[in-house]
Amino acid sequence: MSPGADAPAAEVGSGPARGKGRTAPADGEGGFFDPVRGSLAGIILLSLIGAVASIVPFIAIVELARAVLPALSGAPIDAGRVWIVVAVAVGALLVSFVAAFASGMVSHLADAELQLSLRRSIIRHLERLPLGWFDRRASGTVRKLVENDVVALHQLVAHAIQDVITAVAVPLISLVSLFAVQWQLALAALVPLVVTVLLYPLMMRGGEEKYAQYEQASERLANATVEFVQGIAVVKRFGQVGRSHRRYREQQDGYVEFVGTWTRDTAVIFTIIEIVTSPVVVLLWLLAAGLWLVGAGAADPIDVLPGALLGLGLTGPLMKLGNSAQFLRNAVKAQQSLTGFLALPTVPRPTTPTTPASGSVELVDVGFSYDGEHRVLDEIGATCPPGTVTALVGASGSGKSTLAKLVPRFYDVDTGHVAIGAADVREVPTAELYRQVGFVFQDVQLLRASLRDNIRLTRPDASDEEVERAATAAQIHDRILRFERGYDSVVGDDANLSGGEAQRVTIARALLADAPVLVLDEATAFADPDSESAIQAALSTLAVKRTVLVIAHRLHAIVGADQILVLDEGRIVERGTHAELVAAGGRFAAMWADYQSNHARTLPEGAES
Ligand SMILES: Nc1ncnc2c1ncn2[C@@H]1O[C@H](COP(=O)(O)OP(=O)(O)OP(=O)(O)O)[C@@H](O)[C@H]1O
Repeated sequence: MSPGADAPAAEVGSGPARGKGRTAPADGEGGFFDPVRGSLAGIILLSLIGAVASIVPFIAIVELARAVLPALSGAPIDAGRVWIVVAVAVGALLVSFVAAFASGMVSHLADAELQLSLRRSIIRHLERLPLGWFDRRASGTVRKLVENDVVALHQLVAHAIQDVITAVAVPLISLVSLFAVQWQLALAALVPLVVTVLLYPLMMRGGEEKYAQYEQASERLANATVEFVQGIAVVKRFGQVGRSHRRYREQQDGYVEFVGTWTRDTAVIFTIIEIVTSPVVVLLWLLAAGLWLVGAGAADPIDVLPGALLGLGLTGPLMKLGNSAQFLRNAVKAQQSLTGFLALPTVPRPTTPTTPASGSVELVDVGFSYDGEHRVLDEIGATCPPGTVTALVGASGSGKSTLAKLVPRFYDVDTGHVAIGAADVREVPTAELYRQVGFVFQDVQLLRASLRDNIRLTRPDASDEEVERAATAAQIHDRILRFERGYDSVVGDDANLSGGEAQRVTIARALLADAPVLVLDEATAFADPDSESAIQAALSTLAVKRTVLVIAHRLHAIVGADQILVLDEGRIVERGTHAELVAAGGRFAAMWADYQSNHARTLPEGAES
């Protein structure tokens, strides 16, 4: 089950990084199972030893019966033979216990090691993925990989391998032994086995498809539940609880109906299999067959009871195979999605690492698309000299965020290049790039760590004074001191921040990083009015003496920008200072007129020019 390079990368999303980066080995360094290969061999060997040893006592019973029962008709007992048989049986029992214990130990240790190495591979790969990958799907996908997929492989190693070996080896050894003891009885023992083997495919008919449908139905129900719970506050406010609950109930009903139909369809066959493989039925069947054989003079009565006991080993473990099949199926799927994830292209390393010479930003004939087909940016050319402010404006979807994200290399351009201080960003080592470019986007991400560590994230060596200075400049210091534990308050535990406050923490973080280039989204989407003015003040502090590329939503905030780039459908359609663009009477002038009439009352003095 070595992972193949052709596994479906799409399962975890090849997305923006497609074809542009370095492809990691499908499974890290070597196969997933490399670190535990020796342990896996050990598990297989110990499970086989355990399976053989667990049958030996049954064979010993046959031998014992053959040695002791003739005594009933007066024959002498071969005491030596009896003792040997008993010793072998006890020894085998001990071996089977030790083998089960040892294989359990080895499999749990191997399982822990496998989980650790898989999680390490996932984390190592995450570190090397382009930032853009995290823009969308990331949290759900990573959670699924780390939780479900790793757990599926854990089940394979911790349980399924031993179960499959037991389920295959025990019936085989039992059958061979039974043939040696009494071949006609062995044939009779095959009957429940054959019935099961014939009926099982009938029960599993369309199983793959049904299972996929079942998974979809459970996923839809899980999503509907999450949606219902998460959206309850919103739907309540709009008086739509009934409708939302109805949608949730529909998914629930659909799930129950599907599971009901599937269960009904398979119930009869499942019950037959359960009956024909149940120990009591098998034992009765073999005893009846044995007595009939004795009656027909084909079997020795001494062999019937022990033979019937041996026959029990044929069907009992089979049921385990059904559970293990599910583990195997899950493991194969998990292995495919892990392989797909680990095959996602990582950020290519610079061929000739370069350090930017200054804080200028240059966009040269930049073209970019997310899907390789639809151009989101085309022929973008602009120069932002060090220490200047460049504002990006344009309608929603015109490509402002995408353009801004090319500078800190969330994505790599398709054509042209982005340079900082004359160095192509693709040639700037990642750590150096993040020293050069700070960014504050709308999707504020704070760690579940102390506020101090959250701010210090960009410069772990910063002193407490430096952290507090940055927080003061970001207008968040006073708020932090109001928390009982101040800077040691943990985000999400004892520090619950509003959206605007969280944004100011990220501004403090960017201030501390002190990068010469700053990319920021000035939107204050979730800021309350007080927070909004604080954020504006913090951003103004942040922008001083830096090259700033700002996505502007409120046009009065960029009246003083050194240049404004007006984007439309991924192209720069106008450029100039505010005064130049207003005077030109083009698209920006119209946007400005619109903006003024909508915000006439809130505009600061002097912004109406
Ligand atoms: N991660 C992504 N994957 C695929 N398409 C994307 C992604 N991000 C943005 N897009 C698409 O690219 C286009 C440009 O989006 P972008 O977010 O850059 O525009 P914008 O001008 O910043 O919009 P807004 O002002 O609404 O934030 C849009 O059509 C958008 O749907």
